[in-house]
Amino acid sequence: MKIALPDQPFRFVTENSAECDAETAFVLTGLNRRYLDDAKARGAHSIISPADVAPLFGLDRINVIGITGTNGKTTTASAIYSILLDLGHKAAMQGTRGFFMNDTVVEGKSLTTPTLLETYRHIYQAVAAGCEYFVMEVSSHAIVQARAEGIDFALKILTNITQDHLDYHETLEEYVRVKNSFFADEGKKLINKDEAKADFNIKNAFTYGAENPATYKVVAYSLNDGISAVVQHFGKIHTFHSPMHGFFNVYNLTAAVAAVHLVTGDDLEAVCDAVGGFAGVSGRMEVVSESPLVIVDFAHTPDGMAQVLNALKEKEMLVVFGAGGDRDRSKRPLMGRVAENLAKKVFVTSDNPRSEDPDAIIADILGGMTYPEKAVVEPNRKAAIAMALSARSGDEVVVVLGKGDEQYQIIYDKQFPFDDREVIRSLLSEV
Ligand SMILES: CC(=O)N[C@H]1[C@@H](OP(=O)(O)OP(=O)(O)OC[C@H]2O[C@@H](n3ccc(=O)[nH]c3=O)[C@H](O)[C@@H]2O)O[C@H](CO)[C@@H](O)[C@@H]1O[C@H](C)C(=O)N[C@@H](C)C(=O)N[C@H](CCC(=O)O)C(=O)O
Ligand SMILES: Nc1ncnc2c1ncn2[C@@H]1O[C@H](COP(=O)(O)OP(=O)(O)OP(=O)(O)O)[C@@H](O)[C@H]1O
Ligand SMILES: N[C@H](CCC[C@H](N)C(=O)O)C(=O)O
Ligand SMILES: [Mg+2]
Repeated sequence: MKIALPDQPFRFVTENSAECDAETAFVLTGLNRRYLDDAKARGAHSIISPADVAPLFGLDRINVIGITGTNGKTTTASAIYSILLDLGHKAAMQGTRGFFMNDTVVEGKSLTTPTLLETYRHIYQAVAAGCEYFVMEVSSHAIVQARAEGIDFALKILTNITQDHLDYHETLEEYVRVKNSFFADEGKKLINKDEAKADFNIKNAFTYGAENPATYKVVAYSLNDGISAVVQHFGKIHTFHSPMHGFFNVYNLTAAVAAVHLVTGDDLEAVCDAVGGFAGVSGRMEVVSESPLVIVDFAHTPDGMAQVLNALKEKEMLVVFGAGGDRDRSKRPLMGRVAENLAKKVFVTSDNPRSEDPDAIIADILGGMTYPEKAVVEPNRKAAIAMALSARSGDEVVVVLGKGDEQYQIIYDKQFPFDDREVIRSLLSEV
């Protein structure tokens, strides 16, 4: 993508050598270095670095908050964005669900962290719209591929490190190393102190947590009727309330409170008061039907599934889930085991099979179960959801995991309209 920039010796910048010409400068990144000769051969106006172009996009005129971690990035980013807007700040947010500015959707879903120049372009738009803050999710792929190069973060946040994406990073050790490498510099950072795998530069480090001593420490909480949490900060006590559910959201919300407090310097009491206005993210712990109780959640990792199912463990659960194709194979048996251990009945189905055989993905999931014969196997996701809904009785809850607010099912390279929430609503209306 060529981006026009006014008042420069060149007219455009690009990160793709194929787009280079006499009026287009090539921004040399960690990812496109191998195309440098191609850019020169095509007569690129000049070769420039991300640091050279960052000020041209206004990166030095906005506070960028970057969030990484296996789970909770979108939720924490959305909570920060919501609290900032509630407190009267102008803010933008970029992540798995798209690009948002001052409460409007500017662009829909793309990558969790887009390419370097796409992020720069979003920041440029945010600066032009008068935003003081730009909240962005930083995936592990983005860290390896330096998609956030040249950004001087006002704050970096670590939610947690469990297992995902080993198809890309190959070993858990490497994945953990990549996540932690984001926190090796001396910049301001906010770390989940209860994450034992966190390893960070202690300079300018702030922490949050519920179990270990932390700068923002949850000293008491209640999960009855939403979340209430008491946070201790330098000896003072502050309380927030939220309509959200699940202990894991105590972490996401505490991180958001601490982050907003750290970047704005606003009164912590006012920050806590603004938490209640955040209702949560579409497709995460979303109650699709109250009676019967049916919940949709985006859990697509072993830990995500454990967190969600533990949050609902007062109830007997019928759990419908699969695992994405062309993604970490080694998480599949672990997901099978989590479901088997926590659910009353498990329905194993397809998620986004992509180029893989759905039966083979299901076999990987069943491979982690002690009693695979007890699971219901139905590769057709709609049929599996229907089976769970008709098998449900009494107070049991149906929990449909993995796709959250996704609106498509990806089979090979085609996207077929599929929204778990709509499927559930239509099945319930047929009864
Ligand atoms: C595995 C992976 O992450 N691949 C990403 C990677 O692809 P690649 O290395 O094959 O790219 P490439 O075509 O060689 O291009 C690399 C660079 O060289 C440049 N180029 C390319 C060709 C050329 O002739 N000249 C040239 O200069 C390109 O403009 C680009 O800047 O770089 C591309 C450009 O930045 C990404 O679009 C692509 O993401 C693919 C589409 C993808 O599906 N990525 C997923 C797995 C991903 O990134 N997911 C994460 C995590 C999700 C989460 O857990 O939330 C995400 O952030 O979304
Ligand atoms: N703090 C947390 N710890 C563990 N699991 C969590 C946490 N927050 C959310 N989850 C689980 O992970 C799922 C995804 O949450 P969210 O979208 O916020 O994460 P994410 O890190 O942005 O994921 P992705 O990398 O896929 O974009 C939720 O639906 C929930 O099941
Ligand atoms: N950001 C995650 C989302 C996974 C969602 C799940 N439905 C799947 O397709 O595996 C990924 O791309 O790995
Ligand atoms: Mg996300």
